[in-house]
Amino acid sequence: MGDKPVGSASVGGEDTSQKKRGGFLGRPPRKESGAPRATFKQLLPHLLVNKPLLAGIIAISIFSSALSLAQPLLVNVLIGQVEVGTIAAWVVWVLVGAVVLGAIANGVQHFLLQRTGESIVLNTRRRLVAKLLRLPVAEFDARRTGDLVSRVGSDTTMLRAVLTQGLVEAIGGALTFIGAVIAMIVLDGVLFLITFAVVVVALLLVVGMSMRIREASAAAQQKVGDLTASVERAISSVRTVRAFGATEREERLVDADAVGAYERGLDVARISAFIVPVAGFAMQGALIAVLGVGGLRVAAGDLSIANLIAFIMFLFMMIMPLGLFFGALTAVNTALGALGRIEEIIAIPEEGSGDRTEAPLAVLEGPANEHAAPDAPAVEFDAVSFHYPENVVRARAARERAAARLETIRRESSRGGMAAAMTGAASDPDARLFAEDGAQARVEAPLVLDGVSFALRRGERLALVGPSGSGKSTALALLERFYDPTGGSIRLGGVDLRSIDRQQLRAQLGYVQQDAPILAGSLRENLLLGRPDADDVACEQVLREVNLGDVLDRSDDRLDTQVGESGVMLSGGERQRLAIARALLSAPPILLLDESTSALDGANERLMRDALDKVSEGRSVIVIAHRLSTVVDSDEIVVLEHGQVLGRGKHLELVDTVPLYRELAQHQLLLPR
Ligand SMILES: Nc1ncnc2c1ncn2[C@@H]1O[C@H](COP(=O)(O)OP(=O)(O)OP(=O)(O)O)[C@@H](O)[C@H]1O
Repeated sequence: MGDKPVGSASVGGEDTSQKKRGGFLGRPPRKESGAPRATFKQLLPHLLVNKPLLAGIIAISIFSSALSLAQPLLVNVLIGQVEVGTIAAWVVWVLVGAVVLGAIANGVQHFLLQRTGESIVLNTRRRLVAKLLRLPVAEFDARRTGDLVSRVGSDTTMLRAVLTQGLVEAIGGALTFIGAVIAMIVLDGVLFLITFAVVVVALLLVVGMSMRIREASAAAQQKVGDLTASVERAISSVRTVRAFGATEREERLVDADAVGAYERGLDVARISAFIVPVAGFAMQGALIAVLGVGGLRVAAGDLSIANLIAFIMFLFMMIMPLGLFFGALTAVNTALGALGRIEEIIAIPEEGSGDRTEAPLAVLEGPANEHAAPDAPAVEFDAVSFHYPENVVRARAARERAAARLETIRRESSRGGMAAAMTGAASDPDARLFAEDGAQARVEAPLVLDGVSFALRRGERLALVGPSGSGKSTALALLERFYDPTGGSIRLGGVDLRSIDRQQLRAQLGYVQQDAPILAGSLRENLLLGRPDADDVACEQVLREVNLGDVLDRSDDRLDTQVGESGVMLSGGERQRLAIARALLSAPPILLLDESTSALDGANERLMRDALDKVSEGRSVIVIAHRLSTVVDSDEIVVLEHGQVLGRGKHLELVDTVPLYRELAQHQLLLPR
């Protein structure tokens, strides 16, 4: 069936028509409360994902409505025949046939609706995941992972409810409603007017209330996002949480979010609790009116009993679709709240879609464009300045405030004031672990790199050193084009990064992040992430290159040796060398290595140095070094502080000329004090 992603055309790049239409198809309008909303027009393409099937379902629905409408007429005929004492068998058989066929049609329709609903969820999930995985890195820095996960997992399921909880049945029901109204007018116009007045009053009340459901359910979904984010955070740092004895505190923080989701869910329940009795009241009120007035009219001889019974059956048929309509209204409003959160992500331009390339894209073949500019350095930073975008800085600041708050809670609770501390955490907005939507205050985005210049010549090794926060990792992030410089330029093989296709650029770079993630699974699975088609010989060779031959020989499983969740079965040094091996397997001409900050023991440190020497052969390498011992013999060392270059040169030159470097060297026992 039609599993084609809805609107997939816009997934591949920025859809300018969306921008022009702004509030409607562009970034959905955002309420003050922070919960985004979608419009029905945005919902429609999701529902129409498989038009032929939907048309079939509607046809079945209309068919079963016609069957229902026929039933009172047949009953009317039957009563007429009973009154004169001659019952024709065909009337009974047709009536039974209509009831049985109606039941079968209902079953088929139910299954098809569920199936269509599931495929809507599938399509939306595909579209959302395709978008999520292509968002700029800045979006991940500014958002909570758990909240993004909940948009894929939970918000998408809300779209299914629109179909399965009444929209299509309401369309079929509309036919029943109109047919019943006409039949009732024909049977007794006076009785109809009385009944209709009761129903219209109830209808107006319900429509008014259901508008509020949209807002309430968007807020509820937002809370579910908060909850998922908290759970994700607690689970991903479970070791730290255990080590600090913080399980109960984390549990309470998650619980505060769970209670928030519960309370918003109750808001929705309160509104629907009003709608349900109103619908019941419409039914009962109309029935009482019909019985009272109808009884009088039968007594007066203005209405036959057969017609009164048929009228009452039609009354039920008129009101039943209203129930479906109310259900559909609630489901649509709930879905619009969820869709707003989905469309908020879909509307974000993908990484690279905002690029303006003045020069034609450079073709990089072989090691960093060696044919195009053989004399150009492999990498060149030219007066590069950079500050993080404001929303990223704000998110980071919120995270830091939350961390500080958690620390306070930890301290207070260890002094016995846990209850008081936790109450404060739940009610203080700062305790939101990552207030992406709430905190809109302006923040300063300081310069993280300020006029940084250096060059890595081909085949050489350059080290970036400097105190924590001096901007070393940021420099590598710019080289990977996770962000672009706000001033100056970076060149690869003489070509400005902004005129290189991102995929091509990244294929030239092997990037080993600080504390690079190791996946649960085998050595082989981890290595193949770098190059899926690598054979066992290549895998083993690259492991030996980074001095992991021991790990390989340790067990008969060899490449199938399991490394445990996040590589816990390996030492810190082994984990980092495995990450380097993974990067090397794709044979990148340039290796970027953000050395782990965690201390390595002497043996591991020596293995790391050897590995670095081996992998540097025939490669251009930039190493961020936290331990000078690993980089003293680099071709060039660049010393950074507060985003500025304090000095560049070889180890001994820097010891003489840069006091900060001398201090670092003394501190790390490379020099006598
Ligand atoms: N994603 C981010 N969002 C906002 N600010 C950031 C982000 N990443 C880093 N910073 C800030 O930029 C500055 C430089 O950080 P960076 O991580 O580049 O330093 P570093 O020298 O690599 O530090 P370390 O040695 O501790 O890894 C710091 O002030 C840091 O707070």
